[in-house]
Amino acid sequence: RQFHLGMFEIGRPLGKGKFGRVYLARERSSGFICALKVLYKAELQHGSGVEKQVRREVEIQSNLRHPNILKMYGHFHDSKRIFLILEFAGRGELYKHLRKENRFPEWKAAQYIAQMASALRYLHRKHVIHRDIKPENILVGIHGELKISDFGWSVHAPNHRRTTLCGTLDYLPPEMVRPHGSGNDNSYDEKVDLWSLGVLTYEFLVGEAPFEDTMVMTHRRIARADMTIPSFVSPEARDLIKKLLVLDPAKRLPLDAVQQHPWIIKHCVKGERATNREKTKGGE
Ligand SMILES: COc1cccc(-c2nc(Nc3cc(C)[nH]n3)cc3ccccc23)c1
Repeated sequence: RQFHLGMFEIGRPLGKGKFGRVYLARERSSGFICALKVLYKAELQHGSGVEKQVRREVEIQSNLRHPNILKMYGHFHDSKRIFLILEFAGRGELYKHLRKENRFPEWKAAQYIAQMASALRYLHRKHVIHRDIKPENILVGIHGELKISDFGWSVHAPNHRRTTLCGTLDYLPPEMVRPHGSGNDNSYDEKVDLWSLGVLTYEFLVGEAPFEDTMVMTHRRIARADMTIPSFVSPEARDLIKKLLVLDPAKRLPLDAVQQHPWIIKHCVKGERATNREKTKGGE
């Protein structure tokens, strides 16, 4: 389907991402509400990693369909700008909610992690690694559901990274922070997202990332999986974090086991106790 700017009424700016601005928009003929992400070509240095990242973001995200992955309906460009037509998530950025609440109660964190595990299972079945799972890249839908956004760093597995990383190291697994050729071919696969899921679980429950420190120390602590889990974290949640933050990618808890983990079941199997309650109440 061909899109162009005239098809849209541009609403209020929602905010600025790393490379562009995001506006609320309405498609004129249908009245459909979406979010329009505008990237200036001038800002995407030619031949740099960024241009390739945008191309990959469009190619990957356009073909994904999952309730916890932000949909990309299409894209178009004019002489100066690239426009991405994205699903509108009504409650905005997850990290703002996390900062405001400081940390999430265990039932909310468990439901969020269950949704992320479901989205990652979908991505991994399509051999897509996200590589950048962190609160800043997750939006919240109008019904409180999570939506993974920003596929700028996602790639097809397995992968050998060439573009240098910038921004926070907090979420990167050991196999991605280890220097080149240190006894490994620094290639990696989907299991990097399992590590990031562990970091996300920790950050939801504690309010800060497990290896947060100076750049040098973060590097070292990640490489040693050196973290402490505060005593207020429940034993079940602690168990899941420790089974995801494992140095050896092959030993990380796979996503189907994450979804069956006691901590997830305890908080997510909808209304199991409620239905029991119904039954006992009815049965009294
Ligand atoms: C830096 O702040 C930014 C940046 C980009 C978007 C928002 C934002 N986004 C959305 N929803 C979105 C965004 C996209 C691509 N789809 N749905 C909703 C919001 C609500 C309140 C404040 C802010 C919001 C903020």
